Amino acid sequence: MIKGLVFDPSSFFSVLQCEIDDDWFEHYEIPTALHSVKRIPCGDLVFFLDIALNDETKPIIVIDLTEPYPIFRKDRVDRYVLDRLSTVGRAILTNSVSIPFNWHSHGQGSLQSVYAANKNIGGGSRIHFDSNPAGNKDLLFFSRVDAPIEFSKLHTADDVYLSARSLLNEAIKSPPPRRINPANVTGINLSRRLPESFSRGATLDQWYETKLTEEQREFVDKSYDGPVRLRGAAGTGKTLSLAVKFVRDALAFHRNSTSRRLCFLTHSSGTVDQVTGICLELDSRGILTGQSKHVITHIRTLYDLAYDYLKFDLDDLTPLSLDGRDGRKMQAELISGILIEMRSDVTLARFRDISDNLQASWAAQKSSDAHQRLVLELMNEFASILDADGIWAGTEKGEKYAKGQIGYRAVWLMSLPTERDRRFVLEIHRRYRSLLTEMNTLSVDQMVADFNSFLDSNTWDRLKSTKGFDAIFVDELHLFTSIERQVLHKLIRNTIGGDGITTRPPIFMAYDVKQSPRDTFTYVGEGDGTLFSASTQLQKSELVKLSKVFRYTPQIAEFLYDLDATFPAIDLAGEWEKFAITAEVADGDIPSLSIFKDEAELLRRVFDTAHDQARRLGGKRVAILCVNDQLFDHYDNISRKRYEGRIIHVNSREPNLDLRHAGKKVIFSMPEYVAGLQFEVVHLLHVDAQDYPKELSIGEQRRVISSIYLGSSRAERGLHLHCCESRGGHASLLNLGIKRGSLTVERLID
Ligand SMILES: Nc1ncnc2c1ncn2[C@@H]1O[C@H](COP(=O)(O)OP(=O)(O)OP(=O)(O)O)[C@@H](O)[C@H]1O
Repeated sequence: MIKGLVFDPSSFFSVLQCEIDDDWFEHYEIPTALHSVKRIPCGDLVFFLDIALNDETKPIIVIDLTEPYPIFRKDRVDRYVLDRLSTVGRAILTNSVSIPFNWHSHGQGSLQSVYAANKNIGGGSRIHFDSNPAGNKDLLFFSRVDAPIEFSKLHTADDVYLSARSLLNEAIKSPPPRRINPANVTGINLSRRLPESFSRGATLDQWYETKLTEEQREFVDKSYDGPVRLRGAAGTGKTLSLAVKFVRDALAFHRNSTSRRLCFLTHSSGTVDQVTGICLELDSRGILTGQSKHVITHIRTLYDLAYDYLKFDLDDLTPLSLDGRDGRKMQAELISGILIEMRSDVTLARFRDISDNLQASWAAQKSSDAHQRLVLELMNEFASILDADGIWAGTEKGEKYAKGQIGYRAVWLMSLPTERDRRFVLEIHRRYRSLLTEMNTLSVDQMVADFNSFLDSNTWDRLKSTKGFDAIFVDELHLFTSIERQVLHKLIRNTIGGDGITTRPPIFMAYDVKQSPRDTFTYVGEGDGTLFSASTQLQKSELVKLSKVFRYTPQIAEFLYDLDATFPAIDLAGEWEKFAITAEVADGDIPSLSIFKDEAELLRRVFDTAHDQARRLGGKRVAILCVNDQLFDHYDNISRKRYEGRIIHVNSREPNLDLRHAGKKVIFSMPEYVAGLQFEVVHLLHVDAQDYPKELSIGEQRRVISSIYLGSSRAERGLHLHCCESRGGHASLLNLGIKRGSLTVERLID
């Protein structure tokens, strides 16, 4: 019986980076193709060591498998536990990530425990680890228990740990075993975690020397003397270029023994996963896993960083992600409730003179479209303007906002022409904030606002030299709110050059403003709606534009071109550009539009078809994305029952490890939650006429088209749009594509 697994950090990360199935937990074999790792059974233990390892003072990671509480139990939770071990390992050994707050970490001295998996999978079970076993800088995982347990009652795995330490030297000296037949190895697949199309098996040098386009290379070669923007339509290789630059620069600093701290920030944990996968594959020296003395790299979300530095006391507070579908549903309920409550008290009289349009929407029935649209507009105004800029009733900024003195307000934002209108919005916002306070809830936007103040504090001034970064890489900048963009330059630690002059921050950022389903890229204030206010220190940064697309077929590009023409023209100081790209991918089918009789028919046919496709194409390759909030919730509920176990539901940008274990399942989500990801086939649901009435404002139009553009551009080869006759047939914004033949129509009414 195997009592424990022992790794050195490099082999730990190499093995855990592979796609691992349930079978692996039978024998813990590794495939021969994992050249750098040797597997040595020694006593009751199995060692996984880097073949180059020759120093027994290096840290080790030990996983205890002894009864009664082994870490792995050969059940369906094992794979999820393994993912958590990987994150804990990175947090403890490389400090490049932090343990997510929803894992509810508890600690006492060097002992800590976290949930073993998310609630659905792991119930309340927890795993424990010791980051200083027997006083050494090693990491010992032990005791997976079904419910929280007092640390004093824990069965610690000292004997397994001590025997791992004493056998280490013998294992290091053992020659790698004879090659085993690869067919005997089950349960482990190299590099499958990454969608194949991402890596295409190329090394860093191959990417740089032969594959990158001239434009991409120009970006990768940029020096660190100021901010640089990388702009390009969906699928032009922005993420990839950032990743290549990140790893290439890290390697160069390492080779020159230059001490550097580099940070890659993304908007969602899903993309952190993806970017980590790409970077690990490009990183031949293990710099990302803490093997360099000189270069430290972090790949994180901004929230993760904020949480790490601020160390909120989460026992008293529930962090609420207003970006997750649940959070947004709750927010919509709260705002809707406030609007109704305000009609029944003195507020009605106070705001009787607001603009007619606003008055009419406020007076509309709760179930009406007008009411729902007002709620959505208010949510957008809160997220993009009020919370994002710290504008609150009763403050100086709030007064300026009310009086319209904040200066420029982009036309695509909610129309609030009079002071009464703006005071009305401030009042709803005030009530909304006090409801959140009563509920002891902290929104993600509030957390970032606190983080922004923290970065202005004296504490940060002192911490900056050790905790700050030398350069920041930002992906999906268009999803960052204005306050998040202001935070970026404050994270840079060294802002004074050798000659005593303030230097410009080396921040490398990629974006495509058309992919923002909310107006987060907006800010009110000076200028004409550029992406950067003066306080970001990112104005007038250098620009590299990408013009070739590598994700999707020329046919999908053609459809996106027609869709792009329907965007209302908005002025964004040159950032809003016509979609003009060439596709570098082989031909495929023309995207299709299917029109069903009603929702029931659509749901049944699309889910069945997608399910068949996923079975044929395999893991993570097929996604159903719904552009309508309400119908998404509705289908989400139905499909959880009807297609139980066959669908991965992604309804927030929070970590979703399920995505890694997609197997042959279909992904069901909304476009904004899969921003940055890609699938072979995408089904886009409900591009219905009913949701795109003529009276939509410019802002509303822009947001819905962005959502369709974002969803459609996730597809690599197959794109299928769906709508239903009972909701008015297809939206008119598809007419251009239909007329020009970039979208073929199939009528499926029985
Ligand atoms: N020069 C290139 N040669 C071949 N493939 C490439 C090249 N550049 C990018 N790709 C591939 O194109 C796909 C899309 O790249 P990536 O996700 O980086 O685009 P993006 O611009 O970040 O897209 P989005 O804005 O939609 O997130 C990936 O599969 C990537 O591997």
